[in-house]
Amino acid sequence: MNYGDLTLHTDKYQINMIYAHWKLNRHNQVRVFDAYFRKNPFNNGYAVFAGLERIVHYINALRFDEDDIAYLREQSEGYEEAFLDELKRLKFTGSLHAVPEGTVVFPNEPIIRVEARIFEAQLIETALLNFMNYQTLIATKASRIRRVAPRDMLFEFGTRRAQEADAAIWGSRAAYIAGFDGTSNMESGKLFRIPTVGTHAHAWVMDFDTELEAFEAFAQVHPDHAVLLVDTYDTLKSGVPHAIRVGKQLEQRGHKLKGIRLDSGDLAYLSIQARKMLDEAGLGYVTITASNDLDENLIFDLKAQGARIDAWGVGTQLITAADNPSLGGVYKLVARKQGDDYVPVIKISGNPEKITTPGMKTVYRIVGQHGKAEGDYIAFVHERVKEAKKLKLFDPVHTYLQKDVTDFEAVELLQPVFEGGKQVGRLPGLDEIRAYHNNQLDLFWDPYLRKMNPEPYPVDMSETVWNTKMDLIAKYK
Ligand SMILES: Nc1ncnc2c1ncn2[C@@H]1O[C@H](COP(=O)(O)OP(=O)(O)OP(=O)(O)O)[C@@H](O)[C@H]1O
Ligand SMILES: O=P(O)(O)OC[C@H]1O[C@H](OP(=O)(O)OP(=O)(O)O)[C@H](O)[C@@H]1O
Ligand SMILES: O=C(O)c1cccnc1
Repeated sequence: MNYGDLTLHTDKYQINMIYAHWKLNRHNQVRVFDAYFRKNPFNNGYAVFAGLERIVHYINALRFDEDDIAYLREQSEGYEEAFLDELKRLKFTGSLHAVPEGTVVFPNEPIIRVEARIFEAQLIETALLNFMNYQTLIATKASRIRRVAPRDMLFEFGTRRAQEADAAIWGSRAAYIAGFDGTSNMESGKLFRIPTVGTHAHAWVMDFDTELEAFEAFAQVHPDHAVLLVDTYDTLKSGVPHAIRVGKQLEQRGHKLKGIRLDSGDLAYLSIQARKMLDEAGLGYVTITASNDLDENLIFDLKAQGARIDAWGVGTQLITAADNPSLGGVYKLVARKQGDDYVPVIKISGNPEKITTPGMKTVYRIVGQHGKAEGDYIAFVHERVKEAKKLKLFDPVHTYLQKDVTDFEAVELLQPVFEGGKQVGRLPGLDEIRAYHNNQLDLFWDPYLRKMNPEPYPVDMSETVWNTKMDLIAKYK
């Protein structure tokens, strides 16, 4: 699979920093960075992590070729030739840990951790965040849509309205991870083996003298796959009756009309009426698809109105995450390696939420006796959390909110993806990721997952991490 050459897909300040590190001979020093986000998108209670596959391909392909070097040579910064030689030799030699794609994740916990020479770790920040932020955003939006229509078919129709090709292609993959059933984008279907679906456009109907001729012609060519768009002229007076006529003709030829699609008007009323008409004509098997600027709120509302819709085509609102168009994931330096030690570092802010959590950390999901998650627990990598008999979970801001947990399983979320520059194992297939994502959702009580005003899920830290953070805050005050 060709993901394109993205080595220069970075911000200039990264190149300027690594140049300065190199000039000062600090570029081989090892640093640790955490990637995380601070706030769930869409006021949701959780996010669905996606983007790792592209990050892995990007890192594996990281090479400055002659064209890249020639371009850097043109820059007014006057990068020295010896630095450009260093870049020519660059490949990723560090380690990267990440939660698997499809993991349900929460604000302020590391979801990717990079340990590498500052030269490499700094360079990859921009692309890594770009992939993580967009794909996680779309997977989260798709997950919200899936939750309001747990048993219906969901199709991603957004390509024409997406922020260009990459967004359409990787967005449809992210939607599939979070439970969509198919996409209209053929490139995405080919690249990722996502099921592809398609009806027809208004242009098909408008290209014939009559709607009936248009339907008959389409059904002739696609006798078992035709989903007829019934709203070009008048849905109930013309579109549905013509679709029924064609459905009956198909039956006589031993075929079945697959469905109709509604794309305007009152989707609740029209779907109820259309269902009645189809059923009365003996076409109970013909499905009803709806589209028209749908999102989770409209779908929820339409279902509450009794809409008889089997499949939802969702485009613009999903692929552009229209009501929350970016995820603010960040990549922060958390430790400097000195000898075998990791020296924690901190970024102070007037806004307590923006103060970073220092040190070489990992994150555990604490699963209690009912098989439900009690909270996530951030600890230093050397802390023995899995073996602990008792853990104190306390809110890092309101520390009086605390509880002791016993009888738990601590599941480490950050998994090795690269060690010493080499990819560890294979990436899971998309269907494996979808199944894993479904199992993830089962870990959480409903109040954490609900669409409106979800209960905040606890993301806590060990006392050692908390004390280290407080000590560093005191030091810089
Ligand atoms: N029963 C309903 N309740 C709430 N919203 C609905 C309902 N039916 C449709 N909608 C939504 O209302 C919005 C406007 O739809 P409507 O068909 O009136 O306008 P339109 O898209 O401009 O139609 P047209 O293509 O005929 O110009 C769409 O987002 C649609 O999904
Ligand atoms: O509404 P969205 O959620 O973005 O879903 C995609 C939309 O794209 C198509 O409309 P368009 O008017 O582009 O083409 P058409 O003539 O085929 O309806 C389709 O009919 C949907 O309405
Ligand atoms: O197949 C469809 O009906 C479709 C595909 C893309 C956009 N709108 C509709």
